[in-house]
Amino acid sequence: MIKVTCRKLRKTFVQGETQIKGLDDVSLSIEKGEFVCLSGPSGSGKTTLLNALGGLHTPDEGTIEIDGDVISQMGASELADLRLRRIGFVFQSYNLIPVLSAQENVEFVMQIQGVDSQERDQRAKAILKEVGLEGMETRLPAELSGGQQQRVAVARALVSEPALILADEPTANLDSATAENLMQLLENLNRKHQVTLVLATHDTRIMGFARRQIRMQDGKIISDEISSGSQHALRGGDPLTASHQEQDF
Ligand SMILES: Nc1ncnc2c1ncn2[C@@H]1O[C@H](COP(=O)(O)OP(=O)(O)OP(=O)(O)O)[C@@H](O)[C@H]1O
Repeated sequence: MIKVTCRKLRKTFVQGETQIKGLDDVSLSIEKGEFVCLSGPSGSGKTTLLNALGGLHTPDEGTIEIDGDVISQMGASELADLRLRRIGFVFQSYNLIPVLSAQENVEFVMQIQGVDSQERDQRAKAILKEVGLEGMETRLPAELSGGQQQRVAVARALVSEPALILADEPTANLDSATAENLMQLLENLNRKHQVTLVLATHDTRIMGFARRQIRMQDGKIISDEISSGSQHALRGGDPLTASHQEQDF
């Protein structure tokens, strides 16, 4: 579980003579265990915000706190450790390593974390089964469809039990049934394990899964609402203590 607080974030991109406001005075607090959807037109700043939250880009101004730690004050290795152990990224482009099989891609992060090979094997197989890729463990990314590659990327993001998942258009290349399965998987992680989830999307099929809707435009937050009838987060519950073998992903 992770709480995220942003204060007065600004990020300006310079393109020749033009200055583009990627983030324009964005302040936001996301409580532990919330499920937040970021929406808004193309170019409104969703990816820029997700990248800033994950410490991938540094804003020009403002601060981001992850559980009270200001990430701009973290050293490179502390930040890398935060990303490795506590944040799961799911990007539009899958960023899979082309020479590694589906299972090896999923195991890669655990290998860096020092998880022993037997446990890596068990956990990778279990999560690949969960995302519907049982039997495809040995295939290379090029031997999988776009949707299947996306599921490998999701499995990789989830396997190390992150406390915060940042997802950028996670269903962009998925058919409806697969998108629905993926959202149920994420929703389950959020409800049962209180994983904080921030998801950017244009996909109206999946916006309803989130209990908080934040709309962006021109780098600003223009609305921030809790969905009606929501079972909004912050409903106590056990932290992420169970091992993967015990988890019902
Ligand atoms: N590296 C960059 N250099 C220049 N401009 C950039 C860069 N990254 C983003 N921008 C600009 O910043 C603005 C916000 O971009 P961002 O990718 O955050 O939008 P988005 O809401 O995620 O869009 P989409 O829904 O199309 O993914 C856009 O106008 C974009 O062109």
